[in-house]
Amino acid sequence: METAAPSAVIVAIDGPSGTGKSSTSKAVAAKLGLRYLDTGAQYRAITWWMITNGVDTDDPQAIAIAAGKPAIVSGTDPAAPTITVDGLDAAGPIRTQEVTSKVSAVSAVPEVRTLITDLQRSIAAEAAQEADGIVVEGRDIGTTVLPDADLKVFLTASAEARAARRSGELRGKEAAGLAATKEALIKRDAADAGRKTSPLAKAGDAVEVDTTELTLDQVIECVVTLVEEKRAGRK
Ligand SMILES: Nc1ncnc2c1ncn2[C@@H]1O[C@H](COP(=O)(O)OP(=O)(O)O)[C@@H](O)[C@H]1O
Ligand SMILES: Nc1ccn([C@H]2C[C@H](O)[C@@H](COP(=O)(O)OP(=O)(O)O)O2)c(=O)n1
Repeated sequence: METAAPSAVIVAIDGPSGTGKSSTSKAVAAKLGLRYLDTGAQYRAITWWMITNGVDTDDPQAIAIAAGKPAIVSGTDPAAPTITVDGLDAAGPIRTQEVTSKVSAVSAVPEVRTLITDLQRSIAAEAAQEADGIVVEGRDIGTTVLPDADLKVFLTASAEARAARRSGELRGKEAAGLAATKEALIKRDAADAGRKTSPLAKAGDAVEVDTTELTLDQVIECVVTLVEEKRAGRK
């Protein structure tokens, strides 16, 4: 059996929506020469496929039956991450309000989680073999997907800060008011944390970082330091 590269490092970053997981993970991976995987994009991609293929997203059985059909491929270069479904570029369509409103229901279906979790583990294993490691961000990475990760970080922030960040992003596109954004975000977090299979949760051995009062650069610096400390401790 092949073993992982001796210096390979696996970093799990979890937390609710708008805490800075994607921006932080991408930047940390780029700075440290690691690969990057956005697992939320994978759940969004399968949700988009269900919608475009006429699967009722309120019917868990129909979702379970269809779950194995789409081929989801993630490109893990932090400078240019990609996501395709059956060979089609899905980066744009997975960010619509429609997908956002349905992704929690689709990602709660156990068959979907099993398939996507297997995919995530194989991407992480490949990064440990062929590269210096990977930063994987999501909701259940430290608890379920990669429980043996070298470093686990759980990002948090107040609902107000998260809503302000999100509505800043939406401005000019699908302009949603701050209150509506906050309400939708709290609802999605509750669904993600309340589902039976592999809910959004902090692993017991995760380092919690409250980003409410921190700039993005400060959060990136904090996580880079944590990774470097882990690496130094292993030498
Ligand atoms: N510490 C921070 N301070 C201010 N804005 C931030 C911070 N972290 C992230 N952001 C911004 O908030 C938005 C959501 O961040 P993102 O990384 O997509 O969060 P998540 O992946 O947790 O949903 C982005 O526009 C990002 O630039
Ligand atoms: N590891 C993961 C990652 C995301 N999900 C689900 C739950 C989330 O609401 C959706 C979308 O995740 P994504 O990280 O894209 O969400 P935001 O960037 O916070 O808007 O996917 C999950 O169930 N498990």
